[in-house]
Amino acid sequence: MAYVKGLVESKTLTSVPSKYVFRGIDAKEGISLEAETIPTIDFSMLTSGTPDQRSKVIQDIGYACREWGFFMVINHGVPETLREAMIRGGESFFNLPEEEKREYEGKKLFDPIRFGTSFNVSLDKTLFWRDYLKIHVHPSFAAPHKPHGFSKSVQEYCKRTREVANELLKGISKSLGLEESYINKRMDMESGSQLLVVNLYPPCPQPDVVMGLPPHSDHGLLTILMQNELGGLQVNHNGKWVPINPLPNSFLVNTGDHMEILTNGKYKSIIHRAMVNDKATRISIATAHGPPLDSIVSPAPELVMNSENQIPAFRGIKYRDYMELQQSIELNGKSCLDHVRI
Ligand SMILES: O=C(O)CCC(=O)C(=O)O
Ligand SMILES: [Fe+2]
Repeated sequence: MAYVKGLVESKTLTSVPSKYVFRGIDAKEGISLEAETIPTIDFSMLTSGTPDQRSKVIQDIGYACREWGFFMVINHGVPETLREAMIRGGESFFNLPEEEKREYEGKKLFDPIRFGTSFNVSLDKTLFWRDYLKIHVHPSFAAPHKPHGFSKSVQEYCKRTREVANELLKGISKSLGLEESYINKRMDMESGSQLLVVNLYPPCPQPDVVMGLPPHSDHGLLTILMQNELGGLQVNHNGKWVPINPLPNSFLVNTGDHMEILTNGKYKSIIHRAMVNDKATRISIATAHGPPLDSIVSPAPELVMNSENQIPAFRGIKYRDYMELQQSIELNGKSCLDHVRI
């Protein structure tokens, strides 16, 4: 398997190999020209605000989930040093000799640690300009033993982001008119699955003809994302691509397909894509938070009851099977979710 990083470093590339070229897509088309900004959520108001501040931020979360499915979280309490250690550690992992990384060249979706490129090389018609490291970090923890110290950072980072996700899920439950612990209990988040994804997007000589990641939605309930100093993420909002420029030290959070299933479509997953640049390597780190892999998720009865026609919009599906389904079809918008739509 050829990796993008190896390709970029093997010779002076002036153009992109044809298998990476997205035909018929103009990366500059459909970009929002309005100065739109995603909502910002002050996390500290959720955990230590006055009752008034807390109800205000719960309203903000409701608005962000309803209108965007994507928001920026500030004052989350995860130390900047830990975030930097993750970016540095991720970068050092990709800088390991090829044969050391190939130890993790995974074949199967649920291998604890998987190093790869594109999304599903055997299926992707056009390859994506990204290499990845994916690690299942919860409920069982795994991490590569190299680079030195990375495993410790991964463990701490994943614990902290899990705490942030669980607090946000409390706020989301409240914003839906449910009891604060509703989603955490129903989804058994204490044993929930957490997947860490480190994305590496090397510089590209023709950034406008490739995709780092094509338009897609994430499979879990929530994804928490951070990046190095380079932008590239775009969110589809009302049919336009909105480029995202996060504040320093903030997290980006988006609702995934399982949030859409659970809330019976009240909060929808959001389509986003990652673009690349010709200057430097972009790194992003995502943690996907979902229920235990063997739990079957279907729309919450309370939310079906208060929906317009009181009919479940999705059939129940095991989270594990959903992830397998996403891996077995082309990564393309919300096509996976369409398979479970009633
Ligand atoms: O690199 C990014 O900003 C987006 C990554 C992403 O969408 C993903 O890992 O699912
Ligand atoms: Fe994503």
